[in-house]
Amino acid sequence: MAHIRLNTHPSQGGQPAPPVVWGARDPAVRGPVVGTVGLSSHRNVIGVHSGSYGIYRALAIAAKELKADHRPDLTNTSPAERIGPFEAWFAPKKIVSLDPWGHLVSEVFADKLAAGWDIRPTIAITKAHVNMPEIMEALAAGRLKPDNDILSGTGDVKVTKAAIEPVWWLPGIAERFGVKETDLRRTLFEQTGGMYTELVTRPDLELFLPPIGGATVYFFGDVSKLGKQETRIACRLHDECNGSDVFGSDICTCRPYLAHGIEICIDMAQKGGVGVVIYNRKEGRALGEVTKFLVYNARKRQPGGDSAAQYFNRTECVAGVQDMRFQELMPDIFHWLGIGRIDRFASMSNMKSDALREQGIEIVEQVPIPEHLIPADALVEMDAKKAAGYFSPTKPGSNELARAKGRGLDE
Ligand SMILES: Nc1nc2c(ncn2[C@@H]2O[C@H](COP(=O)(O)OP(=O)(O)OP(=O)(O)O)[C@@H](O)[C@H]2O)c(=O)[nH]1
Ligand SMILES: [Zn+2]
Repeated sequence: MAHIRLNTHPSQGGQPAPPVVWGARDPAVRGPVVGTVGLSSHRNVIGVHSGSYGIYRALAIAAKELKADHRPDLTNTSPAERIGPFEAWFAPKKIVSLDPWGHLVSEVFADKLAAGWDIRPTIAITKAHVNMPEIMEALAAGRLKPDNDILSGTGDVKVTKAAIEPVWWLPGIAERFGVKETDLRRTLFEQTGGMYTELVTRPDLELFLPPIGGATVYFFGDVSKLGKQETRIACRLHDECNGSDVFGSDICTCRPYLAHGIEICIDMAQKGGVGVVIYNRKEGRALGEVTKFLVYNARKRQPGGDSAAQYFNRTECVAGVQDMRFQELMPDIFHWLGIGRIDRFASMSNMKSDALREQGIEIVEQVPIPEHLIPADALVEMDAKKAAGYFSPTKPGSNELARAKGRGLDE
């Protein structure tokens, strides 16, 4: 077997890829993010592409199903819609967790690709039709009307969608959280079991491709209107909840709120604006689904039953914190899209609205989930969230919070 290549020192191996100048206006100066390992020295990041799927790639190579030197053929893969560049791309501290040029690498780094550099897109943009029973219900109830362009009479909705992988600029990430970059690097190194040595040995490498999930953005309406001050924007900012989003579990409001968000996005697009649904892979408030299911059991088995008063407390008992979503990073996607104002925002989360306002993004109207869409077993969650500071016209009293409203485990 060949000797093991370590990336612990810049001078090991051949010519390194030049460092990325984060936020530079000219893409030729900014330079591409090179996170491939085929030419092990010719890199300028810590980690590899594809987020958590980088591990499957390694597995495929170990299992001899994928050649280690496979290069993607990028013919015809360019974005189905153009996004940017927008002014926020050139303010380095505004976008710290994704590469704003990630969808345009074949275009702006064509010369380097032709010269043999192994550069991968970190964003892909395509088009599709989607169809959801909730949109059919909105049509049947007359809340939405077909326009034979965005929404058909059979409930087909035309969308553009973008898949985004995380690219972290460590100096900016540290500053966003108010921690020292050296402390951030050391903690990332230690808490991943020493997975990325360069975090501590290569302070010259400022970019990290973390092994985490990214985001998908669904656009409704004319994407070319983004970045214009006059364009009205509707938005649902959603964090993954597989149990509800896909399987219709009734313990939370996730899918109903997502569907309501899509409804207001279609409505906005039909009125000449743009609807934007952002779906972040942050299952179980980024605590993961195992933790979430442990918490469900703890909630439903506690003496006195499943009540709002104990809702966040039970999560904290298991996970140590109530939430790890770090909404501080989420506004980056809005900067990437040139959105400075959200006219209709389908979310009651004060953590989301605070993080957006902190980044200078105005929220004109916050749209709560309509009462009739709240599933029975999710009343616990709704009361707990309202009591914790979520946006709501009414706050539940202490009697309401103490009352067990959720089902027991065997009901
Ligand atoms: N750990 C844990 N996660 C949960 C629980 N219920 C929902 N989630 C997760 O929380 C996230 C959704 O957050 P919610 O609290 O429903 O709402 P929000 O996103 O904060 O606010 P809204 O925008 O108003 O919906 C998703 O990632 C869900 O998987 C729970 O009981 N425990
Ligand atoms: Zn949920």
